[in-house]
Amino acid sequence: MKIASYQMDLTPGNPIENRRRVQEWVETVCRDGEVDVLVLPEMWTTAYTLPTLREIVKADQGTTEPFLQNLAKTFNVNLVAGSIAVEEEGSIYNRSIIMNREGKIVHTYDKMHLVPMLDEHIYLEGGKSSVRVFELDGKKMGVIICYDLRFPELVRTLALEGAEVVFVVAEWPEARASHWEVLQQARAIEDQVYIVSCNRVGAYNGVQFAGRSMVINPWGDILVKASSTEEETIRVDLDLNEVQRIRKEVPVFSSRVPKLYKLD
Ligand SMILES: O=C(O)CCC(=O)C(=O)O
Repeated sequence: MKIASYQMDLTPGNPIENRRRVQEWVETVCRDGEVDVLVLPEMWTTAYTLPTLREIVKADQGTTEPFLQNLAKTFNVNLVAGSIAVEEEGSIYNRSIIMNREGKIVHTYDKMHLVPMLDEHIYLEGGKSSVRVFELDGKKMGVIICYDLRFPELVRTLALEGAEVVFVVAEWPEARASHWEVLQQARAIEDQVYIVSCNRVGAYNGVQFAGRSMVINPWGDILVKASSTEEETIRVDLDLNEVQRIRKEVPVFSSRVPKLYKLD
């Protein structure tokens, strides 16, 4: 499965400009070689312009989905289209959109964990549904958004549902870059899945973002890591047979004793 992930900088509060840049990137990446899945970062149309997000979303609502549909169909490519802010019944959600080659939305996920460090609860509503797997080209996968990475239950849920690849779309800050790296490796090792992440670079509102988008194999090895500051495209060809091979070698899933786990 050939994947390209776009570690991009964002123009805050300017969906038109960010879409233009994504369009340009998709044209380049698809021209430069075969690709099955394209990945974008968190909140890539607006960036984290939280205080003015409602107005921006109001003016822009409904434009990104047809834009993505056109890309998916024109380039015959699946999209893990990062996440975008959407308004529903007066609330703003941070929503990940997954689209197949036919331009059909096969999955959406609203970020369930709001970030206290960013006062997200003032501006956003947390998603109400659990994570679920989706299929692209017949392969099971999952997606989580940024802060979700800190909650091991999500990737475990996805792995138990059969996900072999989990995408992490993010705007993770440089200040906690060490957590970003270690937690991704931990999720890959404990759930024996590929982790493919897409973080932004650049700075906004005094926050420097960490970049370091990665691909980690189900053994926990970092196969590719982008730089901490530059826009970059990560390209990999994943061998999904590795997932079952590693699960046989270290059979974590058959060793589980869930009835002894004291979870809520
Ligand atoms: O968990 C963190 O340290 C960063 C989370 C974050 O910035 C986000 O979810 O947007």
